[in-house]
Amino acid sequence: MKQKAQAKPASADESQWSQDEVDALGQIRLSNWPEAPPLEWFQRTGAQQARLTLPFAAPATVLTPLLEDSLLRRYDWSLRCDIRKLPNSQPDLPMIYGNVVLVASGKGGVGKSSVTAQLAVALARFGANVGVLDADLYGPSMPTMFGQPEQKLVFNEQQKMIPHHRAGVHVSSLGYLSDAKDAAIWRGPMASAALQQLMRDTKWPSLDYLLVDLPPGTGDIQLTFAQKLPITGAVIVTTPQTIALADAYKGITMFRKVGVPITGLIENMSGYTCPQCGHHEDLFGHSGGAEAAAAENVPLLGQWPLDRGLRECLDAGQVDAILANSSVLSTTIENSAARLSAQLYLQAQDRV
Ligand SMILES: Nc1ncnc2c1ncn2[C@@H]1O[C@H](COP(=O)(O)OP(=O)(O)OP(=O)(O)O)[C@@H](O)[C@H]1O
Repeated sequence: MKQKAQAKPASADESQWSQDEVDALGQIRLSNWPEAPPLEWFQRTGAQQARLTLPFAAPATVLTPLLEDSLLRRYDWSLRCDIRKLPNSQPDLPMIYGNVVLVASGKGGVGKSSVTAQLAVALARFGANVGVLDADLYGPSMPTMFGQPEQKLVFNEQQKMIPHHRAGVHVSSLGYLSDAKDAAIWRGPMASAALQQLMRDTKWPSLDYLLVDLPPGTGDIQLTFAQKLPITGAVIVTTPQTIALADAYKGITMFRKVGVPITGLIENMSGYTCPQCGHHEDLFGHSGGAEAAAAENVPLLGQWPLDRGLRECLDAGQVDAILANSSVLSTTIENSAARLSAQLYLQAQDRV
């Protein structure tokens, strides 16, 4: 991206940067952005005020390099996220879902639903409008994680389902429909049709991001979903374990075949540190996901440890409890969400 210099002498009007400030802004590097940010992302909004406007969701900590710069820290900086709707795999369909991100795993039980829920809450905490479509028809777990397992969806007059709103996230799930128990016996085309219908027949509010928790595997259901719906990117979740990695590779290959960009990979259950004695154990191996990401040239969005608190909160329906308190795990999750949104935007630049 080109830097459009908008410099004036130091005493010029309050909407302009001085040449020294332009030079300083050119040296700034934002977390999760690989190059010098375009100058138009920085605005002066008053004598002492300045703003960073990003086209993707980000936490306030993204301002840190500006607050630490010897020249630029004289401004009172604020952050605005003006989240762009990015090109997707179905340019002919209306852009009604925001940026749709498939969360997939080749193997079951690696924490795909947990990761989806935590990323969604983190993006919502950054100020984005976020939806989750729980398409995991063999084990829809969002109703439990979001704490509303018994609450059914309400239909509006147009027979559209109104998603539940919890922890800042709009959630639709087969688990909220009364016949959800039947879902486990759906196969092939019937399952694909049901999932597409769930996505289309939910009355989503205006969304910036819609995260889709896919069923595990790389079969017809996942393929049809990727081909028929407007997808912006995909996240692969795996453990570092060899058998999970083999399936993660299959997922990467599948999405590449149908032209869905892989936005990143999350290595989950990446080691356990005993909170009592501090002993660390790599229960499922060490850094297998990170190595797979490097081998496939896929961005590594994070390595999340096994954490008893995370499991307990999700089982208890307290999906936002981990992110509500500052901890190593909450920072790890926030970093992954910030990397995901920045990476989605960066990838889309290659397609415009
Ligand atoms: N990092 C973690 N630390 C501790 N527990 C975790 C972690 N990630 C997931 N879990 C737990 O592991 C179990 C499986 O997680 P989850 O349901 O998210 O996996 P999944 O890949 O979506 O499974 P499925 O194949 O059924 O779709 C859950 O009980 C969840 O709370």
